[in-house]
Amino acid sequence: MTADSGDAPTVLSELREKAGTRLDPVHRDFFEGGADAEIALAENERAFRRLALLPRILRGSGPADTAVTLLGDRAALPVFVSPTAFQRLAHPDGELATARATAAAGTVLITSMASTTAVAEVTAAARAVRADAAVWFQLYLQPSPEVTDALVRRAERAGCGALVVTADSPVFGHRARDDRNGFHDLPAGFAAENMRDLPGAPQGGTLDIAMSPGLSWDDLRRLRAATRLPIVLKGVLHPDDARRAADEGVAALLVSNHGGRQLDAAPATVEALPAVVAAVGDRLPVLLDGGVRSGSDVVIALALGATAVGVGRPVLWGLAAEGEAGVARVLEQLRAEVAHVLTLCGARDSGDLTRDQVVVRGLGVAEC
Ligand SMILES: Cc1cc2nc3c(=O)[nH]c(=O)nc-3n(C[C@H](O)[C@H](O)[C@H](O)COP(=O)(O)O)c2cc1C
Ligand SMILES: CCCCCCC(=O)C(=O)O
Repeated sequence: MTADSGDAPTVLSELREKAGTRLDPVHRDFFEGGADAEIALAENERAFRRLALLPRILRGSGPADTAVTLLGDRAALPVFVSPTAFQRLAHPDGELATARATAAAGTVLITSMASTTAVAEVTAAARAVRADAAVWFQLYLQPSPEVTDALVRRAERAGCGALVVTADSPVFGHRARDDRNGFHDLPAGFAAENMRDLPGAPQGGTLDIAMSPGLSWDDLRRLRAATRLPIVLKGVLHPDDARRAADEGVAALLVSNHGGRQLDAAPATVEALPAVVAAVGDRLPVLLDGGVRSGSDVVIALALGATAVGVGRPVLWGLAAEGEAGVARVLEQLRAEVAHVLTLCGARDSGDLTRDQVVVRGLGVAEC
């Protein structure tokens, strides 16, 4: 036994291991991998481990309440599902399994534009479980406004409650594992289903997802004018961009480095969070994803001012290991851990947490 390792197995790490035995190694690399030297990927997790929670005592807080409200949607836990592409490569039920498990857990699903199941099927699967299940649509703004508009109409018709615009991908990140494996396209029998029958797509086929360094705030403004759906901006790390986004009328921000898959020199998201919260936390909800692997990670982010946090890979581990039941296990484990950690911190809910409760390990109790 190594009392000081901090690497004792957890439900999530066991699901990760099981997923590793079930996945095609090429697809496992796609799901697990990051950009370049995978520094940002590793740092997202490590940065949480460098932080500690200072509990408060004797507050009579009673049982924890993990529920939060996200853009008017009630989430039973302050953890949502971040968008991840190509889920049918993880499990035959793919996005449908994730949608059912997320709806059953009572939280928000952000479904990827690059999903292997059409968004209307994803929302239908979620709503079959819970009539008011919240599904938001992740969107890469396309260089062609007609294509973007068609995707937006598709998400609106499917009943999505928000558009999550990913802004950290002016170009696709360099993924060394995928390069080594020659993995650059979906295998035969799978398609990015939301890209079917769009303007310019081949008859009955799909359009490639484009990433464009030409996109600007003008494109975001154009999108806002073209939809009534609230817009969440994903991939915000700089406080000035956070202020600009708030000025542009964005409904929420998602502090994210794309799970370390885009700019490898990007900071760990929990390290970027405090400056973004300081810049705009009094104006709009600030969300975070990247490296969240435990209830303690969630509570640290909440104490630093996040309204809720997203998980990407943990959901893929659950999905690949055990399908819908595995995703359900991941979300239930995180809910239970958040409740437990809140209670241990003397907090009934996230509103009871304060920033001074997060300290840097090894520096005494100086605030981070
Ligand atoms: C396999 C994989 C696919 C992803 N696909 C998308 C995507 O289609 N759109 C997007 O905005 N982000 C995508 N992301 C990034 C996630 O939304 C999220 O930011 C990231 O996974 C969070 O980090 P975590 O995996 O450490 O929880 C993807 C991440 C992974 C691992
Ligand atoms: C050009 C293909 C787009 C797939 C996007 C998936 C994604 O965001 C990822 O990180 O992978």
